[in-house]
Amino acid sequence: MKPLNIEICDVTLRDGEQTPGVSFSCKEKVEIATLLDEIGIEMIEAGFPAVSENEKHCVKTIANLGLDARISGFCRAKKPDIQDAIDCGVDMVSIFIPTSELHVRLKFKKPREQVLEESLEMIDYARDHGTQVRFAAEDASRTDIPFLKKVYQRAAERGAVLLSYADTVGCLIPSEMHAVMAELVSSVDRPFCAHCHNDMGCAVANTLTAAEAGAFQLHTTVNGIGERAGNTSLEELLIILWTKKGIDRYDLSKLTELSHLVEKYSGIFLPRNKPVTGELAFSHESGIHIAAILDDPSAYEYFSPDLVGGTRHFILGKHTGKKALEHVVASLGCELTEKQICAVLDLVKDHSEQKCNITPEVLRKLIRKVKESPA
Ligand SMILES: CC(=O)SCCNC(=O)CCNC(=O)[C@H](O)C(C)(C)COP(=O)(O)OP(=O)(O)OC[C@H]1O[C@@H](n2cnc3c(N)ncnc32)[C@H](O)[C@@H]1OP(=O)(O)O
Ligand SMILES: O=C(O)CCC(=O)C(=O)O
Repeated sequence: MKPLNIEICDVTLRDGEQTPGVSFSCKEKVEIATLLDEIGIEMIEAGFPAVSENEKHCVKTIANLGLDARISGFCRAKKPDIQDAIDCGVDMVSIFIPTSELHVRLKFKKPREQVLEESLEMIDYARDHGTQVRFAAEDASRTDIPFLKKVYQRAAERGAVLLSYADTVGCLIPSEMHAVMAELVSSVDRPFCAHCHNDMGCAVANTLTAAEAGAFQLHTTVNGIGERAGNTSLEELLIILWTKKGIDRYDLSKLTELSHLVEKYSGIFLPRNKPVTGELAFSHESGIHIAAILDDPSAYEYFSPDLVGGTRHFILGKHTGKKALEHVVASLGCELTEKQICAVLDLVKDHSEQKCNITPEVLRKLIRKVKESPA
């Protein structure tokens, strides 16, 4: 398979922050941007400057951090929005327009052609002020292809350096994404961005497929936060790029720290079994699994927790086996006979079946009980 030519644009600080109820402080945005930069993310969408004075201040602060990542500001196709972003000193403005009949009808009381013409003038405006332009088609996935091609062709002619295809309502499945992205990439000579939402749970798969079809810039958010069901999860996409595509230039060891930071600052709690960074991502209870993992973790872990800065946990419960229990008991510094191990194991299973968590304290109590009982 052809190696992928891609870069990541993380939009946690813009689309991620559009998650209902989420608002990052400037300090929080700076911390998140700094970690994204340390991981090696090539572009960071720092915010939507026209939202508020505070937002402008945050975007400007991030643009002035001197990060390696290019910084972009999100804008409607309106001069004041673009001027706000330019005033922040961003490397690039991301100008978006809706392109589907539905969106244009709802938002503008004029024909699509006219909306497009007026928006193209905004590309000139930004470029005249020395700023690069990423031109985004909102609701592209529900836009008829002939009009969409015209939008991208015209934006490319006017000097947009990146063209964004947004699956705004997450309505695509991977085969559809592949077909449309391949067609766009072969008809317009400019790098494409894939911006996917997760309404049907396909955001990561669609983004990967878009890359396989030739998209260059892949949009992500940390923990997949974002409007409604969110966006493409950064940590899930990066692990796929590492394991399947040989892309090893990102520092994945910081992913768990970043994920937990965004969890804390967003207040959007991770599902315990969230891939890559969830509490259970490297937790094992089944006796058969742990018995094998003690010899070689790759038996039940496709990638190591060390790779992503995570930790392996052995959980005791109903499904525990003798080898797992012996290992945990030894790690507590206790020594038990074979008979005592079997007795503790029975108690562990019994307690777990009564929905009691086997914490180290509980385990110590069970061990004491067995040791004190007459042989
Ligand atoms: C798919 C996406 O994620 S798009 C980004 C969505 N993000 C957000 O909306 C979050 C930030 N938004 C905000 O803070 C506010 O909505 C603001 C500051 C942008 C605008 O606020 P207001 O001026 O009060 O406008 P309001 O939100 O009520 O309506 C949106 C206006 O933007 C216009 N608009 C929407 N998209 C675009 C666009 N791409 N280009 C130009 N104008 C647009 C609408 O037509 C409407 O215009 P109108 O006020 O003349 O009717
Ligand atoms: O394509 C983009 O850059 C973003 C547009 C967007 O946020 C969306 O349509 O969901």
